[in-house]
Amino acid sequence: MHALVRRPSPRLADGLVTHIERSPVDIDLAHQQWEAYVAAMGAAGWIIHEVDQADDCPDSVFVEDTMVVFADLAVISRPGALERRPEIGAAEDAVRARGYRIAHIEAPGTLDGGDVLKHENTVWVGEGGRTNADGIAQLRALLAPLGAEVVAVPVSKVLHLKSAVTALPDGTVIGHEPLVDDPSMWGARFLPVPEESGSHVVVLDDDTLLMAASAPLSRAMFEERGYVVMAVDISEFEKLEGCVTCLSVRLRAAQG
Ligand SMILES: NC(=O)NCCC[C@H](N)C(=O)O
Repeated sequence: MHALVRRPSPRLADGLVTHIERSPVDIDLAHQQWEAYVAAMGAAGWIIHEVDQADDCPDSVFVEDTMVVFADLAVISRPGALERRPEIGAAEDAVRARGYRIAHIEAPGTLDGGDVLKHENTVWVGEGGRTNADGIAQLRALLAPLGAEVVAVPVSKVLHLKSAVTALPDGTVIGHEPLVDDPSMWGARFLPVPEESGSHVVVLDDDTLLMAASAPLSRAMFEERGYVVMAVDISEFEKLEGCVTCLSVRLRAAQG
């Protein structure tokens, strides 16, 4: 189990905010929180690889947005925000070095990795502020030969699809209903959670979840279902609309 992460830029505080009010970021605290996040993944058995730091890219710590990994293929994204396009080069180098085949989303397509939720062979992709229909069509064509079914999902209330919903290891899709455009598209597998950040889990293994400390009620729900939950404080990244998923790319086949 290998994962990519990217150390925060010194300009982190200048990161983009779209759906929330800007509030001041404590850069020292952000570094501490990032170290704790990486340590938590390491403690769960993940081998961590750092993408080269990008000092001039405030949002580069949100490395999930730079690619979509499925089976042996890494699809390098074309970020919907122009400011984030310079992030992808070093991320591509890092995933290529791990032995992945590489493909790219090309203009006029846009796609952010944070809009892509995978569970087994289903790949839901949020169409909204960052990812467009052309980007989704390109991803569908790239992943179809690998057996993936790409399903487009509307996203209008939050930044990315995975700001609204993620999936538990058993395929239950979790989301905070006021922020999910259409919970009915997941039918009975949709489970409402009481907190916005309770919608965001990183699946560390079949039994273990990593989530934000800011969602204790949702955490209790997952523990009730038998999951072991590791919680980390990511307050400084939440101020920039980041969540636990966006701070890493897990390199393994078709999960999460
Ligand atoms: N996958 C994610 O949830 N990424 C968070 C990106 C936050 C960053 N401030 C942005 O607006 O692009």
